[in-house]
Amino acid sequence: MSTPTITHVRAFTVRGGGADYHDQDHGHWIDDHIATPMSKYPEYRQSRQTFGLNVLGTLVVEIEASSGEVGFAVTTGGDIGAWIVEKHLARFVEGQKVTDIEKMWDQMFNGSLFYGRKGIVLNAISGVDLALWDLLGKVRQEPVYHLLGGAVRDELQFYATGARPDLAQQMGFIGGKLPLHHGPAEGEEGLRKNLELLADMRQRVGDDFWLMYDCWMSLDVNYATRLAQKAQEFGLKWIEEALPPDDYWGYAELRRNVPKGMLVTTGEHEATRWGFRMLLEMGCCDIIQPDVGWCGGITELIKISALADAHNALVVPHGSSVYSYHFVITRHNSPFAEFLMMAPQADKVVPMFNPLLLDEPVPVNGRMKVPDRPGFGVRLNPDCALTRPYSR
Ligand SMILES: C[C@H](O)[C@H](O)[C@@H](O)[C@@H](O)C(=O)O
Ligand SMILES: [Mg+2]
Repeated sequence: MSTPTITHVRAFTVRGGGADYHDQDHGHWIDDHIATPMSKYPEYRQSRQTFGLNVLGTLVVEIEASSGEVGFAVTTGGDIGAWIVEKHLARFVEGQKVTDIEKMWDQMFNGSLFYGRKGIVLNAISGVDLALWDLLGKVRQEPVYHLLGGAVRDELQFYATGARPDLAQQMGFIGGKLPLHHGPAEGEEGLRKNLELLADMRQRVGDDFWLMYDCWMSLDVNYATRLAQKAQEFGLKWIEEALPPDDYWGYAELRRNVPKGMLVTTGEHEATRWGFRMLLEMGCCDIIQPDVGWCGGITELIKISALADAHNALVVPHGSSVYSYHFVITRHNSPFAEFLMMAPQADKVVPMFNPLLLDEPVPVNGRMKVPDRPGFGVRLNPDCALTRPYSR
């Protein structure tokens, strides 16, 4: 039987949640005075949407095979991502065999190297790559995790990211990651508030439940060091993305500074095996957290994960719904996964990319068996209006 070839690549955009999960209505915990590199400007301190965190929107990539199957994937990227896919990357995919994912990835990456390397171009490449894996799974009638070598454990276990670790504990999650609300620009009072929140949550959850802080690139080495040292009293398990992604030197210093036993994590805004090689070889962190929709897709995450394994580092992908679930279940050095609590008050479990994906699995009691449906096992919600801004 001949191998199907790719006949069409199509790129769409959609607004309102979905893969651009920061694109939420007013009043959501994920946009409530969270510290960022923009917090030094008071006008941008209350809401990340004010400086455009949700400016991109969701990119939907659809890839159709000569045999009729259609693979798709969603990531953060919007119109810019759609342009890159339709005007540039599609030429490396249309006409190729559905199996030749490695070659297509290499051509997409090297063909865009003169303006890509990281950022939105890697988001677009990731979107195409994930759609290719979804398509291959549908052609082969296998879930993606089978194509990656199969499960190494029966089910996934999750920590929850959100404003209510106390509620996450009651829902069966293994830990709760809080967003940091105050950065250096808010001085000692802000630091005190950060510690007061952690102390309150520790008092609510008891001594054994993991508590972490996600600092979303907002700090400097001194502030992060002081926060970590003071947070040890409240059993902070890890301090996440304390510094801007390119400050490899700062992360290496922070990792030397934090109390013994406290973990340093980062990587959600890093991309490709080369970016993660820098983090690993410079001793920047204990856990890398690539987002599979931003780092280069599954094809690149396989390489990143092997590199991390050789460095005895854990790989806990940044929350990216089914795209990380199908990977994490297949890797020994990915013992747990992230679940972003997308309910506005973080008080109930709703699908991470809500409302965009039908059949999107969610943890029950903090655990999940990855569904055996072909590809990534999800469908686009027909009620979500797609726009194809650069149709060919
Ligand atoms: C909660 C954090 O501020 C981000 O919004 C979150 O998307 C990311 O950093 C994470 O690790 O989930
Ligand atoms: Mg994070």
